[in-house]
Amino acid sequence: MTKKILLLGSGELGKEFTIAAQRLGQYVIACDSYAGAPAMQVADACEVFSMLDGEALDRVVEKYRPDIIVPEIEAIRTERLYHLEKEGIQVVPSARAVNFTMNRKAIRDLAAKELGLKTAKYFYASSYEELKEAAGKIGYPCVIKPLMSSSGKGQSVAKSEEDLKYSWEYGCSGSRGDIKELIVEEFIHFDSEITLLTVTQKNGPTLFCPPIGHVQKGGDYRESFQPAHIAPEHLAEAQQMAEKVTRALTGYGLWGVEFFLSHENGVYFSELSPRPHDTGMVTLANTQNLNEFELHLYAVLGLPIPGITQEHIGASAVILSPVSSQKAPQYRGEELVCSQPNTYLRIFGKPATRLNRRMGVVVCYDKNDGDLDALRDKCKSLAAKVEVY
Ligand SMILES: Nc1ncnc2c1ncn2[C@@H]1O[C@H](COP(=O)(O)OP(=O)(O)OP(=O)(O)O)[C@@H](O)[C@H]1O
Ligand SMILES: NCC(=O)N[C@@H]1O[C@H](COP(=O)([O-])[O-])[C@@H](O)[C@H]1O
Ligand SMILES: [Mg+2]
Repeated sequence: MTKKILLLGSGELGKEFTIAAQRLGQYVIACDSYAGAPAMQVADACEVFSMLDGEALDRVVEKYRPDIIVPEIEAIRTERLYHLEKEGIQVVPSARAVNFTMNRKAIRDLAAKELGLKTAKYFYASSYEELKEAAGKIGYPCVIKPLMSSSGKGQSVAKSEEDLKYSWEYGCSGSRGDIKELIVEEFIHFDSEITLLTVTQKNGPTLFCPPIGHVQKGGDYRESFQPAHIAPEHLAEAQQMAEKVTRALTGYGLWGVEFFLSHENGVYFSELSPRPHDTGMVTLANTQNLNEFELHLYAVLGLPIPGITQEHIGASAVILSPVSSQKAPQYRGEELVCSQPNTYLRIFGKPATRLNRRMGVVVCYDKNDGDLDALRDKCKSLAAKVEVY
């Protein structure tokens, strides 16, 4: 049956979700704060407005009367979703999940205090004085982030008290909306970090994808690979935590649950996205029978998922803009990437650049017994050859 899906946020993740939805004959209205966003290029209809404006959101809902609302970013007037859900619109995965995960305080307190999951030690600070006190208690280095932000915006590592002035200013300036409150976290010296893509279903058990390893810089993802080779007991622990937190948040869909792994201290829960994850773009490399966008769609529509199987090993590496311009970006190096076997280039089609804005991704795959380290190197070196200007 065709459903009307209102997609709130139309970046690269929304574009792939929309493509998956179109392939199953669904009707997608893509929304974002700027025209020509990636998902708008492949959707049935689009709307440009600030999704932080509750009244504007209500107007768009009234205009289209969607069956399903699929949030794609965190910057949404999420409280409105509760009443839309009460009115009978399916909010993905649930209004509760979207509200808890848009603010680090809500999700961290739920995970650490209510569910008892192991996390980095943390405190909140709503003034520079409180930040100094919190950092003093946690010790250095410590990680400082706005309560509302994503992709590392406003995030810094303070190595000593001298860095706190900068962390306070940078954190407040990178915060979404006007809240001036930061989280201060113990710095975890992890050996690796993973995203565990987790699928909750209406009529079926919770499913897990093979774990995805990734490397971040400045709080933003640079490369990912699948499967990450981790100790079986760490995987089992991460799966239990993912099951617990997604069950507490309620709803159906695919989630990106993030963990830090340490040989010495085990598994730490970090945070989660109630939607496809940027590091999960590696699943565009035919690593699984269904990629993360298809899995999200199946779970949202309540379609049966015939299990998740690993078909190939894969790697992804991002293409960032070295410039900032309102001009339509141009690209060089496509021929080289496209000439490689088992490789795809995905240019998102964003209409303008910012310094370090993610503009595309290269994904590569190999047979299951292939060399994952060599594949990661190949993928990174190809992505580095794509020039944005
Ligand atoms: N307490 C910590 N100790 C060590 N490293 C950390 C800590 N918190 C965050 N990081 C590093 O910064 C990265 C980004 O942090 P986090 O996921 O909290 O930010 P984000 O802005 O929500 O990112 P995204 O929205 O892309 O998931 C982590 O993946 C990790 O590499
Ligand atoms: N870590 C979250 C993430 O990767 N989100 C993805 O980035 C887009 C925003 O990109 P932009 O800032 O370049 O517009 C979002 O719309 C989503 O697709
Ligand atoms: Mg993260």
